[in-house]
Amino acid sequence: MKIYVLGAGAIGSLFGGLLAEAGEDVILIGREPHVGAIKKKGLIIRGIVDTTVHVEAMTSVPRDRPDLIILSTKAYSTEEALKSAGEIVKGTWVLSIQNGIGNEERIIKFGGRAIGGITTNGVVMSEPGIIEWRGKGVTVIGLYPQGHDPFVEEVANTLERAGLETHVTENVQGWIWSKAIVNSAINTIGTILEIKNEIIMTNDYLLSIAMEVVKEGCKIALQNGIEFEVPPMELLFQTLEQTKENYNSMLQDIWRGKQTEIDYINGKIVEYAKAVNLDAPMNTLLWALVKAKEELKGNVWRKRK
Ligand SMILES: NC(=O)C1=CN([C@@H]2O[C@H](COP(=O)(O)OP(=O)(O)OC[C@H]3O[C@@H](n4cnc5c(N)ncnc54)[C@H](OP(=O)(O)O)[C@@H]3O)[C@@H](O)[C@H]2O)C=CC1
Ligand SMILES: CC(C)(CO)C(=O)C(=O)O
Repeated sequence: MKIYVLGAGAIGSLFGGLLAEAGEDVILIGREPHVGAIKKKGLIIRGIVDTTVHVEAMTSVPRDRPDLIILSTKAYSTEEALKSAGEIVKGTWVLSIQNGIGNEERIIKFGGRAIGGITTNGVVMSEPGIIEWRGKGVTVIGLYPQGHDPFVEEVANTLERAGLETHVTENVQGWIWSKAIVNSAINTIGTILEIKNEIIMTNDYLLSIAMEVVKEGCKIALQNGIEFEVPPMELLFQTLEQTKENYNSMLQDIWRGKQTEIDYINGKIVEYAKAVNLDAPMNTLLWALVKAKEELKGNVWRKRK
């Protein structure tokens, strides 16, 4: 299968690298100096596997049409990335493995055939050209927003052959919302307090806040016609248990002085609440606190003793 990975950072390079190693015709599309390092020495994957993959990498999107585009930018870069791909998106299958709500709508807006996805794999880029696959998770994909298509099965089988455990669902929208609701609680609380996920599970005040945030998100989703395959509350406890040692990705973005995906997680939940005349006080507050933290960029005077 001819595959372009659009936004080959941490997670995109893992997917693209493993697919290339399994014999698929892959091009990673990313930024310098990562692309240059891959061209020079290959893509080095460490952790769950230890391998060097010689895979094509470039900084702009080729003009010939692939069978599949895997979209793996941060959610705030989706629009610009799809724009940069231009005409080749039209009529082409595009699989999003991003977090947040709204990526698939934008694929459809640009004329792509959207496959939604969520993945619980954990990857970081330690240096240009080197990624660390720290958590072996699962990926769930499906025709967006619902339904079935034989091509989605083919993509899932291709990912499986590459060593990425993948399941197909007929309700991918439900999965995307479940994950976003869980992230709306864990990522914000973890970011505001700068704590590991474990503390949210073991501190009664924080756990009860997290549960209220999840309840608020569920109510908004249900009013918007979203049906869950896995109830977000169940996913909250499962995720906290499985990612105890993690500092969540939003907090890591703040520590690196980068933009976060808050507008596409809590921000979208607030937007969907407004659409059905509901209030979202907890999501609104958490959204604003993270926005403030983003703006301050850690530049806060701490009181000295
Ligand atoms: N890392 C992980 O373990 C997981 C990540 N996710 C989700 O996957 C998505 C990607 O995360 P992650 O891989 O960590 O993020 P990264 O920032 O590591 O990767 C995204 C890459 O895409 C690049 N990019 C953005 N726009 C373009 C463009 N137009 N053309 C080429 N490259 C572009 C970015 O460059 P620049 O920085 O210059 O914008 C960056 O290098 C997020 O939504 C995240 O929440 C989901 C599950 C696990
Ligand atoms: C599951 C969790 C909360 C793991 O930390 C995550 O998805 C993230 O950090 O963005």
